[in-house]
Amino acid sequence: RNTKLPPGPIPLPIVGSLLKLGSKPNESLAQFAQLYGPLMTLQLGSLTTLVVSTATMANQLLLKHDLIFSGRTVPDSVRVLRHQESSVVWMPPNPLWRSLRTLLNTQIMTVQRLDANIALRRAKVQKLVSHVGDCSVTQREVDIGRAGFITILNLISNTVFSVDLADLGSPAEEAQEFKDVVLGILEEAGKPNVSDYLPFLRWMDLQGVRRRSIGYFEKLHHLFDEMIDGRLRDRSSGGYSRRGDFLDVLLDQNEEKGFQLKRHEVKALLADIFVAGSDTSSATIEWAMAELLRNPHTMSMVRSELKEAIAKGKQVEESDIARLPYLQAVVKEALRLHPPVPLIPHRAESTVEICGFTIPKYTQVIVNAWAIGRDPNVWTNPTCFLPERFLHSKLDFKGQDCQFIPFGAGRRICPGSPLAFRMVHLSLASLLHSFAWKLPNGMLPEGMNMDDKFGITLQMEAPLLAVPVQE
Ligand code: HEM
Repeated sequence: RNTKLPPGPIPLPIVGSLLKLGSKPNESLAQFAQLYGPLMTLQLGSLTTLVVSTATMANQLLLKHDLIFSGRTVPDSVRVLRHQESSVVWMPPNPLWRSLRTLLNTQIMTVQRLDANIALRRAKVQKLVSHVGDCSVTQREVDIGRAGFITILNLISNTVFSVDLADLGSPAEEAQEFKDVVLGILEEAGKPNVSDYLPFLRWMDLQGVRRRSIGYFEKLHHLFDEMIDGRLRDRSSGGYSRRGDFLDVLLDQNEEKGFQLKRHEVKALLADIFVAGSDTSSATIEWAMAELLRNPHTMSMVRSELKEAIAKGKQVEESDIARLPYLQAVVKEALRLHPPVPLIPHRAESTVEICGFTIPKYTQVIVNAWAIGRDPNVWTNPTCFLPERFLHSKLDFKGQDCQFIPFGAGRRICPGSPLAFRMVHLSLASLLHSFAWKLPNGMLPEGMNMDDKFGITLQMEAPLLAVPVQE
């Protein structure tokens, strides 16, 4: 052990402290931090790992030493079909990564671009409302996570390709398959994988993670090839009317502006958008609904705000969100307590001195956003769901203050937050404005299972079922 590293548990031979992580590493790491401090070292197999557990330390790493800690340790599950070489999520901070980030920030996630397909997203949320309306007629339970995930996939696929790729009602086979492929990639990436901690065993792919992951990525690439080829054919035929979606922007960049993205780079970017954007956004909707069902007073507050701001029977619009401060506070509070990415992965790109410790180049870094959101030194009643705490606070999603970092902070901060903001608020507001909600089978709020299940995203352990009531 390098004595200049921050303190941490004494590692066992070979596996280090891997076995101590248990099934909820966010929680066990938070407990270790009580013993070893806000900056600690864990040996996970052969990976030396620095764990950051407070806002002050996160400020040091993600803001003050942003450039140094802007790398990622790449899991084996995404070392497939050269994905890691051109994925904006997993690439080191190299020139291609910088160009892709600039493209995302200046051409894709802009107000103007997102406004261009408001109507398509509106139609998808209307589909969700009518599906829930059908359930309300027969008092059928809605699986909020599933309905949210499918809706978000369609919101993203319409923003990117102007088509639906999933189906809420009776499943068209292709639509079903797309959903399963995205879920499959997330599941493989979320599994603890021996290949990541003991790289000398990587070639054996003992758990079959890489093999399955290749299958999922191949399907995704096949679908993206079809989309790109179809669009190129349309664009070269006379009378093409621009859709103005992300795919048009990406192809324009290459054709007109000389931004030479190769096809595998375009496909990696599309995969990133679907994989990074779907489960994160739908988990936020599900957790927010769960917290509202568990806190009936908060539910009535948010519904009253909606009733006052939007006439009965009128659909919620993206432009209404600015007039719904309580709804926005509900979403922030759900993200504080249940950050969809509980452990944010980074990597030191060079050796650096921090707080008297020496952190060697290529140390894996984990920022425990879950622990930071529940730090009792920063938040009063940290485990209570109290949206009011955000009502008169300047804290937002921009990562300027590491006290609240559901989207990360620094140069690797989530570039998709403008789209996530619209999708999450619009879907949640529509579910709440159109229906009252009750728990199934006379269940009481206190009886709800609010446990989480750790993975690359933090999901509810038991799917949230709720019965919509038309008012
Ligand atoms: C509620 C929804 C979302 C949450 C909570 C979320 C959270 C995050 C977090 C924590 C990171 C890592 C930041 C860091 O390393 O400091 C990230 C990165 C990323 N997110 Fe999101 N995200 C969401 C939605 C989206 C959406 C909708 C998209 C795309 C359409 C997206 C695309 C990305 C990409 C491409 C990265 C990698 C950026 C990089 O490494 O440079 N995310 N997100």
